[in-house]
Amino acid sequence: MSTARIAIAFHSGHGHTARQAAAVARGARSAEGAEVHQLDVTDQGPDFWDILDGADAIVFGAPTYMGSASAEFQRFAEQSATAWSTQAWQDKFAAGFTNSAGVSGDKLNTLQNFAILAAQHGMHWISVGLPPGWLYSREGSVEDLNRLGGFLGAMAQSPSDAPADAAPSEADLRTAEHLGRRVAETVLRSRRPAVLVTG
Ligand SMILES: Cc1cc2nc3c(=O)[nH]c(=O)nc-3n(C[C@H](O)[C@H](O)[C@H](O)COP(=O)(O)O)c2cc1C
Repeated sequence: MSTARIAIAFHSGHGHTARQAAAVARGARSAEGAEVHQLDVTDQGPDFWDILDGADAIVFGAPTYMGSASAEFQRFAEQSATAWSTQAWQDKFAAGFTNSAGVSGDKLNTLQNFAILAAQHGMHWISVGLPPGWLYSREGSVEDLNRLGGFLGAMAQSPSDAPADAAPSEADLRTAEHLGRRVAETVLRSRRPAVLVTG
């Protein structure tokens, strides 16, 4: 059976985005054949870069701070210039997630940071693949998958005064799980031999 090696490279200042990262990992693990590594970019063990270089997909995650990916994540992005110099991540899959206090909070900019980082490395970006929920329709509910309506990556919202064990919401965590599973399934599908149909 083929294996999908998924690395989740994330930062979380106060634990909220770490919960989103754990949800991405749960979703990825739910795909048969997935091997998942959660890597805190501020706690780089000896095999940190080897795991990233050996992954089939890297999912980037960070809180949105001042309208952009957190400085700690950005530091990791700059460190990845070493991998860039040998094109070590070329043709891997990539995806991203972010969490912030505002419903918008300029989260889209953070996801764009991630997509550009992936493009600089020559990676293939995987979108959320879900329709927008909640206020997109009068029938919507705050419990909807993709309630924040992101297409580029998984979005989550945590009230600025809520502890990390109370936020992000279950709906946002399920959205993150969906993204993790979609990434693993995309890697596994890419391994299947093409079927040649002849007339
Ligand atoms: C320095 C700083 C800047 C922030 N900037 C934003 C922002 O631009 N937009 C927003 O919606 N929330 C912003 N927030 C709120 C955080 O995104 C929010 O508290 C998030 O849940 C933090 O995630 P973490 O616990 O993983 O660090 C900011 C928080 C901090 C500490």
